[in-house]
Amino acid sequence: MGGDRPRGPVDSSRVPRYAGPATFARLPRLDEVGAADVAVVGVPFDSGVSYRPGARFGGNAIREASRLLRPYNPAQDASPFALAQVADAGDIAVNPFHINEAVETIEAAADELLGTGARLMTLGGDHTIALPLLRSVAKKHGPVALLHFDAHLDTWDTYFGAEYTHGTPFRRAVEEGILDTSALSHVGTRGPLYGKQDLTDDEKMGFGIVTSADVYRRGADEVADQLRQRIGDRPLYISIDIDCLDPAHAPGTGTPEAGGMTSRELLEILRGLASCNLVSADVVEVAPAYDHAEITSVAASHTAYELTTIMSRQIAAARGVNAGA
Ligand SMILES: N=C(N)NCCCC(=O)O
Ligand SMILES: [Zn+2]
Ligand SMILES: [Zn+2]
Repeated sequence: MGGDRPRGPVDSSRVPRYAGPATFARLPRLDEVGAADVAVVGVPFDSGVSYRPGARFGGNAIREASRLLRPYNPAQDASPFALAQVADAGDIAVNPFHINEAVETIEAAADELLGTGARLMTLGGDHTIALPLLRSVAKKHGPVALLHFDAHLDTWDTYFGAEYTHGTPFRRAVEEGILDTSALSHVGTRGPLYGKQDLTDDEKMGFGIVTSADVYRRGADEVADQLRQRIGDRPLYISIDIDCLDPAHAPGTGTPEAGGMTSRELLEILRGLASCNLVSADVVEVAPAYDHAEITSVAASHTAYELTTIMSRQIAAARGVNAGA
């Protein structure tokens, strides 16, 4: 930052990529570089789940799986870690026994990082964490456009009377007025619901739905074009529940649903959104205990790589640096 060249990842041709502690993409820690344009941060929290637990371990599993990422991203013709300082900010220490306190802690930690001027790339945790992250982003940017990749709507009201769960963050966010309701989309939606009313309620909140079957039928490029038009130049938050992918592409998750997108479709849609004003993003619901051969965490690490590339290119473009560096 500040005129200096960004410090990039450890050189895997000199230090074996499987050696040493895992940071995202082998990038420096935030405390090693002082400040970052994109802060990658883990949120080890899964006390909001309705089925299988384990997403508290997602962030570190994604970091481990990200050891194989290389510094040049040909799909976006960019070297994301040379264009901007991306650094691993470690984990937010959240209370696993008290959801309301955890939500407050996440919001405060996000406020602090966003306050330094960084954009956030959050790894791990269950979907509950999207609410405090959106609260924090909206304090900075006003109500944001939301692109939500998920098998589920996550606009349900309560579970067991609880307001903050992984099935309810986006209803809370709409109620709180922190989303721009003219640009809300779910992508990858599928699977059984509690009733038709789930869809009616969701539509009333302003969401449009691109089901996983729509992605299959229409193709990633057309879907990305349509989403880009809906989003325009609004500040955009992308929330990716890894269960948007088919269980074949992401078995390591808590509430798997058959008939999902491929990892290729997800990555291609994201690349098609490279011109959007992406202010922060999360990748949630990676539960490594159900994973095999790192299938899920590799998919999640590549997903976070595309998202950080989008952010880095935009930061560089705003500084007048050619993105194809
Ligand atoms: N956000 C995720 N992954 N799942 C929500 C599922 C809510 C339910 O059990 O009905
Ligand atoms: Zn889900
Ligand atoms: Zn979800």
